[in-house]
Amino acid sequence: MHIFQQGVLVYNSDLFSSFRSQRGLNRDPLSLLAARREERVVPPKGSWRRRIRSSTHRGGQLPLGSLGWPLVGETLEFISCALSDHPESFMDKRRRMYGKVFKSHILGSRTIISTDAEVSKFILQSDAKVFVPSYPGSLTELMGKSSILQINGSLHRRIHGLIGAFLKSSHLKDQITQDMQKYVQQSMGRWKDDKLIYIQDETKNIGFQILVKVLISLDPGKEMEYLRQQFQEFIAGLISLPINLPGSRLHRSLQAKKRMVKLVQEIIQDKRKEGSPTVPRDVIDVLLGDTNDQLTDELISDNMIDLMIPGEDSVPVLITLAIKYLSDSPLALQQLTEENMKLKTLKAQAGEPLCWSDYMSLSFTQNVITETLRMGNIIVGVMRKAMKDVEVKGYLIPKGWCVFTYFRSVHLDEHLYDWPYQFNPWRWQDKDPSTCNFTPFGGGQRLCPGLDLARLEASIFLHHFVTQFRWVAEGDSVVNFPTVRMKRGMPIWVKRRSNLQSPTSEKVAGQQNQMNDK
Ligand code: HEM
Repeated sequence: MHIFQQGVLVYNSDLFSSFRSQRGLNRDPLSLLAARREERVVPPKGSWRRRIRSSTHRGGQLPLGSLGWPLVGETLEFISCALSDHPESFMDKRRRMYGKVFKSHILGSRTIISTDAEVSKFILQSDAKVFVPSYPGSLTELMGKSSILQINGSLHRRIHGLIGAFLKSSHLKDQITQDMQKYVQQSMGRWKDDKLIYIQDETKNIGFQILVKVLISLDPGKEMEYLRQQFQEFIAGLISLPINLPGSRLHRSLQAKKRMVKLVQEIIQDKRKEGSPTVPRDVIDVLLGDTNDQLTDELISDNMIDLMIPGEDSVPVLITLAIKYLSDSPLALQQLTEENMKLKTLKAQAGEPLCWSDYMSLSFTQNVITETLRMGNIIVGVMRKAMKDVEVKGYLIPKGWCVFTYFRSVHLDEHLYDWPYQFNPWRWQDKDPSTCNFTPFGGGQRLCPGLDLARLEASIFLHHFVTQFRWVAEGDSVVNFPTVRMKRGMPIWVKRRSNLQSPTSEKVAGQQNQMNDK
């Protein structure tokens, strides 16, 4: 019954749109196309979710768009835009011509690209009967079949649930905050006045130490260095030709993974001998503690390596971008510094160490992180493959096609965010970032389980950085493809603050940073 009613709705709005199109014959063809698409898909408020159904029912058309050239499709234009300062220009052009959802052929697959927050939300929230993750061939091969990034159904839900609950737990945050502070202080302790520091390298180093501590409780030392080397070799093949022959890039990466898995399996065996602790210390403990014996040593060790893929680079890039944006925005830097100085003084007066909730309670600092996530688009979007014909908001997504939910276009949409290319942390004051217009961590069943950890790590780094140093940034620019990073690694000249510096002098320092930067 519902389906029938929804069908009528779609059908009627189609009639309406063709009526409008006929009346608008004098309008230019591009705006007509876009208008037609927009009119046809406007749903009554709150009802879009129910309008999804199999295409065997009437309604639901393949989105407009072009599949480009044979074989390569539109990949060359997609990549050339991705390499430019405005990667979203590929999408912008097509949004103007076809509407927010359109078809294309990129990276070897026929793909429906969604820059519509509601359509993307639906896709993210669907289960594996409808959409499954889709990665390039080399990545699929390197991750293995039992990776959390690839598995589906009940096993995925269980592993995701276990890891997510642990990473969010206040027990882990208490414990890891101390490690984070230690690693950050050790790193900053090596910085010398008037010396060039590459923020991207520093944060990568700290980020890896934290990740390995959370996953397998390994402390800095020889084993960690070995793991770091192997991991670098491993990720070098993530985007490579899917050819596994001796000497090939993929083969070398698979060999590196084997060596890492061996090390992790030894750790697992030691832990099995010790017996499980009352409170888990790391992700291995969490998975070993699961009562279901489906979780084999092989599955656990493989997943420890696979968990490093989304965790390793993303937080360092988040911190690096925050420092880039703050270097260009003296008022935001001033307010952030004042907020953090105040906390530091309060805690020092009370003779208390800082705990994770102190860092997370800094509202302006959190707004700076949120705004960095919005502008930086560290994960530009996610890819899924349709397991059956699906219709959403009047669009048909055919079985076997890929879907690319492109967050960047939503995060930089001027209808959703005023002056979207301006770094403006104040826009988040009294605003809830958990809307479908803001999805830096994805959503639904695959919502990033590391999101709290990422925010905490960034908050701790920023706190120690702005309360201990002033800096002058050298010129650098953001590269967006194949991953987001700073071209030169964000070089800055640092100067240690004297303890006597007042918040007012921070203002001057901030403005100096800005002036020097220009
Ligand atoms: C700024 C930092 C981060 C960003 C922007 C980010 C973003 C994302 C996004 C968008 C997804 C969804 C992928 C999808 O739907 O296919 C995701 C998934 C995931 N993230 Fe993160 N992430 C960050 C940090 C981390 C960290 C620190 C960890 C680990 C400790 C982590 C572990 C994961 C895992 C395991 C998944 C896969 C979940 C699943 O498929 O069930 N992430 N992340």
